Amino acid sequence: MNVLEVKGLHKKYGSRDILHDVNFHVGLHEIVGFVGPNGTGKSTTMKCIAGLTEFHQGQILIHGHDIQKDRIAALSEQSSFIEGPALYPELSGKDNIKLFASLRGVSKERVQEMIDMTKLEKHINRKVGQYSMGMKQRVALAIALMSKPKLIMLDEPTNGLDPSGILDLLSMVKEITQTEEVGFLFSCHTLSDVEKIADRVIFIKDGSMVDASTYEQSQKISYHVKVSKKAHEVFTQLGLIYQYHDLFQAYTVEIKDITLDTLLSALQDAQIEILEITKIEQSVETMYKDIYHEES
Ligand SMILES: Nc1ncnc2c1ncn2[C@@H]1O[C@H](COP(=O)(O)OP(=O)(O)OP(=O)(O)O)[C@@H](O)[C@H]1O
Repeated sequence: MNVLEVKGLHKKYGSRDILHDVNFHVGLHEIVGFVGPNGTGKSTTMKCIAGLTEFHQGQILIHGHDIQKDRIAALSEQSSFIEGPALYPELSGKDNIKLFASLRGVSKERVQEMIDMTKLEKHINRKVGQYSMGMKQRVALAIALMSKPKLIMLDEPTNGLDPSGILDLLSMVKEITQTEEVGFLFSCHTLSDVEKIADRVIFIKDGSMVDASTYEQSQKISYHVKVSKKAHEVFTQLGLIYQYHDLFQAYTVEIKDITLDTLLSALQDAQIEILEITKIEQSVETMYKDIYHEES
């Protein structure tokens, strides 16, 4: 079962349409990166899912519970930190965690398990006000996880972290996704961070989802093709953009208007044997630039 399903979500602030027809899902043990420029509606979508703001149309199911029909059951299956972790700076890391644990009826054993999992033991008795941003994020993660939610949402979790803090947090999220019964939705502006951990990336543009699969199909796809002899003529006749790499005796070919089958049979007709063919995956950054027509 998916831990989150968002179907046809519409949201207005006043008379202004902010989200129109937002659709996506997050699976169990899956990390979904939520990407889009400032103001496209990522935080608003997350706030709708976290029950922090109303929406006007659509359906949100958290681990199968409808947030409108079965609000308490749905919201108790999720945990989120949107716009930074809200912690008590005068309390120690441990007291912050214990405070939330007592409010949620979480056992001492689970509290200790969370401290171990987020590698906080060494600093746990220091005041949170003296923590680095990375340590605050880890406390927030421990709090988010303690009641065993099926869905965790992180809004810009790497903001304000130094490179090693980012790597620590990302590897922790990756590990947690494998060991706990949970799925993550996280928004992030740093595309290289998204690429490091996301199993899947979803794009939002002007309050609507970009259908990445349709988008990919409509775009050029590049293949790495190793052939038995030079095939410049075949590629030129088909009007393809190609590059020959002497070192590998192979081509990079972009295909847009013709199908791969057309290319393969043209090579066959020219009695050129295909020794190897692999699709070159588009990076998140390339897709981002193509979708938003701007620098990432
Ligand atoms: N409380 C509010 N009242 C009115 N408009 C709002 C409110 N919150 C957000 N908006 C507007 O909704 C749009 C989407 O904002 P949102 O914060 O969801 O974008 P975002 O993609 O998360 O951007 P960022 O990456 O900057 O956080 C923006 O135009 C914003 O100005």
